[in-house]
Amino acid sequence: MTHPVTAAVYGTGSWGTAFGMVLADAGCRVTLWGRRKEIADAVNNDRVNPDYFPDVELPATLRATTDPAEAAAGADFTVLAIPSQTLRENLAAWAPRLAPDTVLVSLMKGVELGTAKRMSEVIEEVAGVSPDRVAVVTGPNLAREIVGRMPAAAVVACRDEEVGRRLQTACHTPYFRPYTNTDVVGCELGGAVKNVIGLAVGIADGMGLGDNAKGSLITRGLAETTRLGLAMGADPLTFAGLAGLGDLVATCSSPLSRNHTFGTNLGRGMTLQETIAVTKQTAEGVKSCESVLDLARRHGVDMPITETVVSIVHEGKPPLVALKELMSRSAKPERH
Ligand SMILES: NC(=O)c1ccc[n+]([C@@H]2O[C@H](COP(=O)([O-])OP(=O)(O)OC[C@H]3O[C@@H](n4cnc5c(N)ncnc54)[C@H](O)[C@@H]3O)[C@@H](O)[C@H]2O)c1
Ligand SMILES: O=P(O)(O)OC[C@H](O)CO
Repeated sequence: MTHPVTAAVYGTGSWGTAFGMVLADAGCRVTLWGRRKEIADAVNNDRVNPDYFPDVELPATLRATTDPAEAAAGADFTVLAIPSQTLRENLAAWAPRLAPDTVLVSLMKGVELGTAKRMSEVIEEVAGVSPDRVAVVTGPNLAREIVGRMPAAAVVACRDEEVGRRLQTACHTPYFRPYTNTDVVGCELGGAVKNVIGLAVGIADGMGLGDNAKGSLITRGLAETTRLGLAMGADPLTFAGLAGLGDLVATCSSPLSRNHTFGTNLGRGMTLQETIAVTKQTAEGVKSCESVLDLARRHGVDMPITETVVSIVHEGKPPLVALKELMSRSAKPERH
């Protein structure tokens, strides 16, 4: 690959901006695409994203545009950082202009409603590319900490090891340490399901259930994630890594997590509508809890915590009633 490496990042929200900064700090030439001209202008003229990180000076090698074709031109990596449920429609519009041979990179942690497809599957289908040209970046990566250049590790998952290594190099900085992994299914499931477990832990925190409840939900949440992963052909060890346990711990312990905060507000007694109204950014688990449950049912896998989250978030079940039901299920061995 000739240098400098060029990247197009679609999405000027929290993670698109933060990961664009990582790529720029790693030496890439980066163009962000966003819908709003005032944000693109502020990035280009003032080196700031006023809506998401008004206090962060962005690198000069990070530019922005509202023209998807301009962003796409010559990109070695085409990075997608928009809400999961909007991917199919957006990518269909962008696909004809993507640079030939570009590697498509998903930063998204969700599962598509209706189809129960992972984001890399949607990308392969809509862009018509081989799985070898699709990668995923995931792990414990709260955007607010990353733009502060606070240290974090991540996983770059790609079926093609060489492509994974190229992306790993393209986003490796003194504060961002990516590891490669070829288990794309496991890495994507880890990212999507941790948002659902993050909601559950947030609800428990909001109800004041204590740290034993948190430890129990994290551990049993990881158990149900792993069960689903095994049924889908993932490597169970992936869930003990950054994409599984690492992200779960960061999300379930941080007030910076939108999913955790969303759950906390519900647990404190806010209604769903009130909680949505105070949530300014994407909390993927709110929609993906339904598609994860759909995926589990398609694979015949029991996911009681996910089921409980769906019942509270989408069926209006009071958290205390849901808690009693979760705790009084029939007793069983820890591993089965
Ligand atoms: N923020 C984080 O810390 C973080 C870290 C890792 C992964 N992620 C994942 O990255 C993805 C994006 O999340 P985010 O945090 O950047 O969300 P965000 O809400 O901060 O930003 C989303 C961006 O997408 C744009 N957008 C919204 N609807 C759109 C549509 N219909 N069409 C085109 N653009 C649209 C918004 O304007 C915004 O620029 C999610 O899947 C999330 O789980 C986020
Ligand atoms: O703010 P959340 O809950 O979307 O979590 C952000 C990242 O996924 C943490 O790794």
